[in-house]
Amino acid sequence: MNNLLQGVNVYLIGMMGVGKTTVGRLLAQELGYGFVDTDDVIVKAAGKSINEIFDQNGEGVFRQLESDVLGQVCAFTKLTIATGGGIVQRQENWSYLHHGLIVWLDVPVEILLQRLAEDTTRPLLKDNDPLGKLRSLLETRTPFYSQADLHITITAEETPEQTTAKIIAAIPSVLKSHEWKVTGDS
Ligand SMILES: Nc1ncnc2c1ncn2[C@@H]1O[C@H](COP(=O)(O)OP(=O)(O)OP(=O)(O)O)[C@@H](O)[C@H]1O
Ligand SMILES: O=C(O)C1=C[C@@H](O)[C@@H](O)[C@H](O)C1
Ligand SMILES: [Mg+2]
Repeated sequence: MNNLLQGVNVYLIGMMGVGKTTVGRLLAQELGYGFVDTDDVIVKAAGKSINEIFDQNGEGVFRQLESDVLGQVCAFTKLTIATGGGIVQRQENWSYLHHGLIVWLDVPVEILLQRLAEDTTRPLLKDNDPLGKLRSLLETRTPFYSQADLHITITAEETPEQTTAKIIAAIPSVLKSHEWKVTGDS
């Protein structure tokens, strides 16, 4: 698989809680790739949590940091990159994402809510109606997520390991048709 990808980066996109960070780590191991999480890089660079950035600086500042980080990581190869859920909403980010293979992880919002029920680290979920908020974010973002090269739907019972295996099995189907033409043969 690593040979097939020839170092092309893999970007995981999708809603908060779909498992981009969890699956991204596993996928990187399987591919023999490095792993980068744009949220983690932002937190380390800013020296504060995502909640603190949203509260003290505003979402706009977070989104600019996100674009800056993405612009920097896309200069590297052999990376699996877990992105933030809202990265797809800025047009300029797509010019970076399209350097690599883009995988949309898609989980029903009811499952996302269960997974994140006890989690207070997602500022956009601090809402009186978190399920409604997830639905509305998904509606806004679906046209963007749909631009991914691969759409991986994940069921409630599926483990991160199974999702990782599904992605690896699906990658060859997109490589030959993609502009990197990494396979070289017919
Ligand atoms: N397949 C799975 N089954 C059950 N729980 C999962 C699965 N994948 C991830 N989780 C759990 O769901 C939560 C969110 O996962 P994770 O942080 O990987 O999502 P994310 O897509 O990176 O979210 P964000 O966009 O907010 O960074 C974590 O507690 C994780 O352990
Ligand atoms: O869906 C979103 O907009 C977000 C998802 C997380 O990954 C973080 O990037 C942040 O909490 C915002
Ligand atoms: Mg994450």
